[in-house]
Amino acid sequence: MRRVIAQGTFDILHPGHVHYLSDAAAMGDELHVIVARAANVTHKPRPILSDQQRTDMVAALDVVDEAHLGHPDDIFVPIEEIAPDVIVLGYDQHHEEAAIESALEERGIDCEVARASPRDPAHDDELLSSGRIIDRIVERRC
Ligand SMILES: Cc1cc2nc3c(=O)[nH]c(=O)nc-3n(C[C@H](O)[C@H](O)[C@H](O)COP(=O)(O)O)c2cc1C
Ligand SMILES: Nc1ncnc2c1ncn2[C@@H]1O[C@H](COP(=O)(O)OP(=O)(O)OP(=O)(O)O)[C@@H](O)[C@H]1O
Repeated sequence: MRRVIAQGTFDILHPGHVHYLSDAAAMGDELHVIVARAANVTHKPRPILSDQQRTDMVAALDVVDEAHLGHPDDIFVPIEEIAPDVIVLGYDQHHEEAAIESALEERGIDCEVARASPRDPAHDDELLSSGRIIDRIVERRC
């Protein structure tokens, strides 16, 4: 049984998220997703949807076995509980594979780090970014 971890904010789901999670699921047998707490999303605007709602929507996807709301201040706590064989980073996530690998090693966690592929738009008007979906809502409804 090869256990996989994927993670992210997942504010307003779109096909790019489904692509990432399907890619991650294909790297093992059981997919666990850690959903970032709003308080820890500091590199972009605060999510629109609550921690609980984002976790529930990710859990509802077929490719996902379990969705976990992330730890408030130590990202290694859920990783230790899940005990994954591989952590799959999103194609554009700012985290560095080597830095995560050495932090895992320091904690005695034996786990690979891989990166998922990107999804390109399948048609002209396919929006593959939560931020761009929100921008369009503001543009069209405000
Ligand atoms: C291996 C790993 C584990 C993570 N675990 C947590 C966690 O337990 N709690 C949390 O709030 N965020 C966690 N994060 C998410 C980060 O805090 C960050 O907000 C997230 O990478 C946002 O990604 P996005 O911009 O792609 O949505 C984790 C990230 C990584 C790479
Ligand atoms: N088009 C895409 N192709 C593949 N993976 C994607 C795509 N869009 C998002 N992801 C992945 O989904 C995960 C969660 O992404 P995130 O919640 O940051 O969504 P986002 O739409 O990229 O957000 P934002 O528009 O606010 O930057 C990340 O690992 C990211 O790499």
